[in-house]
Amino acid sequence: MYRTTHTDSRPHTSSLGDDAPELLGDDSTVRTDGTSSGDSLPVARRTGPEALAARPGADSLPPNTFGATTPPADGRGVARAHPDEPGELRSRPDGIPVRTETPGPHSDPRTIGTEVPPDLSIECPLGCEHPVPHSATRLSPVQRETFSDNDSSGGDPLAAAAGVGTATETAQAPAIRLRGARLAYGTRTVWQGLDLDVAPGEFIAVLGPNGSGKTSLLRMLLGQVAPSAGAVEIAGMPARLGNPHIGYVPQQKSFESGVQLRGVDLVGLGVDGHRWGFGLRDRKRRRRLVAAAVEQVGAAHYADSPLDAMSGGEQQRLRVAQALVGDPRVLLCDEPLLSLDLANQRLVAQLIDHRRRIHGTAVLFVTHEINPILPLVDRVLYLVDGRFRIGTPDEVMTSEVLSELYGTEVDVLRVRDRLVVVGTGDSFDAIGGHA
Ligand SMILES: Nc1ncnc2c1ncn2[C@@H]1O[C@H](COP(=O)(O)OP(=O)(O)OP(=O)(O)O)[C@@H](O)[C@H]1O
Repeated sequence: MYRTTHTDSRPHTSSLGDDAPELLGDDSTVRTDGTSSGDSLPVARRTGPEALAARPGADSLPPNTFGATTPPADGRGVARAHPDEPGELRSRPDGIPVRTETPGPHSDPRTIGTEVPPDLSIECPLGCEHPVPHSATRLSPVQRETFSDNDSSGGDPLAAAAGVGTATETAQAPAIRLRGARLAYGTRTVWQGLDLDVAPGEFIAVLGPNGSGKTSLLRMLLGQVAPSAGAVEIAGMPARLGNPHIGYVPQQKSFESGVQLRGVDLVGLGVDGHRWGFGLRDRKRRRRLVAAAVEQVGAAHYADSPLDAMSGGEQQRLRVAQALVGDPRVLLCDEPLLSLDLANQRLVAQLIDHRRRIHGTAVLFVTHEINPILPLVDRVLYLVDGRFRIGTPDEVMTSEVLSELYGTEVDVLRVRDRLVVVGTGDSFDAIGGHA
């Protein structure tokens, strides 16, 4: 008898250990040719820029909460200087906005007097109105595609204008890079031989049953767990504790009663990061950033309350604000939608999606429920009992692949825009969502 599987039960199969055959080798890691596996999932998926631009279902999401607008057809946006930046944006005779020569604290000296790219009407999620993305080296695939009309240097005019190298160089520098990574606790290997490159702006869903090592992967990237073998780099450096370029949304745990922390204090920790002692100017900036981040997650009306007086969903929105407020290059999310109602799930997913689109922040999103984020996902990393598979949802979320990973028969069905995973035993996890 078939049944929908969204229980938390663990697979019956045991860990394969060091000598386990790799179900998947290097060739399973990154397919960028845009082909679909041609199996039961009818929607063809593409990777890379096309995937972000033409993602099925993405249009069905409501307008984002930041009021991002589409650049005008002539490719020119409305230039607005950042309030902190004394340098002004002016039009050249040909109508192209340029910066004047006075740099501000936000400005990149390489962009002064240079052409400003055409997405200027897109607002920063943190409330500032950067005339360029926070870092020219962090263009998402969407941004690279947006700017490609003005291409004068290898497909990435912004990078060229900023003097930071060609699009090929910047686009190919991965936000996360694992080579032959192995996770073991004591003598027990959880997974091994993991190769993964995550591009700036890419959205990767990490799926798998309980105990398959999803959270541990995030902990490895955070520097909390050392790889037992292989190399792990994130945001351009080996994984280590205290990397300021990482935003982290931890697994939901309610704050204990008696925690004397307000919502704004929690978000403020994301700004403070690794610095101590603030001047007046920093304090003002901190206040502004915190207020903007709180506003963006729709928490302004309750963020001054103590955390222990908030619902789980209210707390979770503030955790997302805390993760984003530090302007991360990589966002690691551990089941961030847990305990949120549908409206809040959508809000949080949009916040994260907007972040990666506008700022090129790479996203690794651990979840048991792919459906709420299915339209946003570029690739899936699916871990099961020491085995794994990486590819687009169409490549991985198939009856064949999941049956192979789980070592038993699994059916993957598409019901409207949702995936439903149906199995024949108890050894499955919540992966397909509720039909
Ligand atoms: N510090 C530790 N010491 C020893 N074993 C650990 C440690 N942390 C995790 N494990 C084990 O490693 C395995 C992977 O744990 P992990 O939390 O990464 O799995 P997960 O896929 O995130 O699970 P879940 O879906 O339940 O959150 C589990 O069997 C867990 O018991």
